[in-house]
Amino acid sequence: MLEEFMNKIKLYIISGFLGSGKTTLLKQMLTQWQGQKVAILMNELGQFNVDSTILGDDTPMNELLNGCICCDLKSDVEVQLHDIRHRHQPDIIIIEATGVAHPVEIYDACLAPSLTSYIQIQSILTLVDGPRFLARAKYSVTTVQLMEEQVRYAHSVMINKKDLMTEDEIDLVRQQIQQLNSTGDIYVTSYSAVPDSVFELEGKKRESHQHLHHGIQSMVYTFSAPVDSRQFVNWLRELPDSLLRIKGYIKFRENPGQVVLFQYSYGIPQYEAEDMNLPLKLVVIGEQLDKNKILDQLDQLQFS
Ligand SMILES: Nc1nc2c(ncn2[C@@H]2O[C@H](COP(=O)(O)OP(=O)(O)OP(=O)(O)O)[C@@H](O)[C@H]2O)c(=O)[nH]1
Repeated sequence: MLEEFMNKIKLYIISGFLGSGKTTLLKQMLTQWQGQKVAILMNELGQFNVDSTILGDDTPMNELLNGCICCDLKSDVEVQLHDIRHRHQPDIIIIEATGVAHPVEIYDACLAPSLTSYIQIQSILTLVDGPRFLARAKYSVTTVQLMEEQVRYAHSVMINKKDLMTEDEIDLVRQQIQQLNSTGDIYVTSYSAVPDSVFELEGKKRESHQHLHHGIQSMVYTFSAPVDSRQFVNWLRELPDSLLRIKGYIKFRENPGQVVLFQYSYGIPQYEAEDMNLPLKLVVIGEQLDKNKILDQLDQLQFS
């Protein structure tokens, strides 16, 4: 059974390297969505969140301080998102990640099986500091890779700090972004000022997601009964590289009373016995997911 999204909280992830204009974009989103109930989850590497003072007290804000949600604070994201949902019942949640966060890891952190019935990830918006991106060769290989992956996995890329670039530089950075991400929407901005229509468009496009095949995507499958473990392993063996992560709860026919926490990352599966009787949901994350094919394959596992 494929879990669809209706009346869920819309989640936007703002990604982008240090100082690229993420908070500046966040402020714009809050202005744009004044009529809606918006809550923020802010992640800072340090102990103090400077941006909370910039944003004021009007919007509910949870904070994840002193670490990065894509690694050491990953499991806290689930707790914080549940907390925001219970305390504020927002229409929209915006996550501002740290500048060093990897977008796939944040996406993954927001897709805990316990959240997928309530929250729908709408979009990863990546801010690029145009001049810094052009000069990225001066950084370490790891930093360059991170900057490029933030672009690669975005649904929309804002090439920011247009005011600090010549027309030729803007063309060059646009070409480089297009090479990294040929399907995402690209905007060239000053002070993260995207046209108002972008936010409406984002929502509409995600809702008609069947027509949208770009960027990182997810699907949730719910099993109604245990599956055959050998068939499951055979299914894993055939998965394409574009499938980035799977996680969730499953039962196998050999031991049908035991719930198993299953995680699959970089092609490596992990199985762990789970004490609680949790719903048997699998979250699948990948690029250009062929959802119908995966749905058929999981149905086959389930019903064969
Ligand atoms: N010249 C120029 N400055 C900008 C632009 N956009 C943002 N800034 C400035 O760049 C600095 C960083 O902007 P932020 O919005 O705080 O960036 P951030 O990505 O949230 O930064 P961190 O949270 O530190 O990673 C601020 O001083 C902004 O005023 C722009 O388009 N042009």
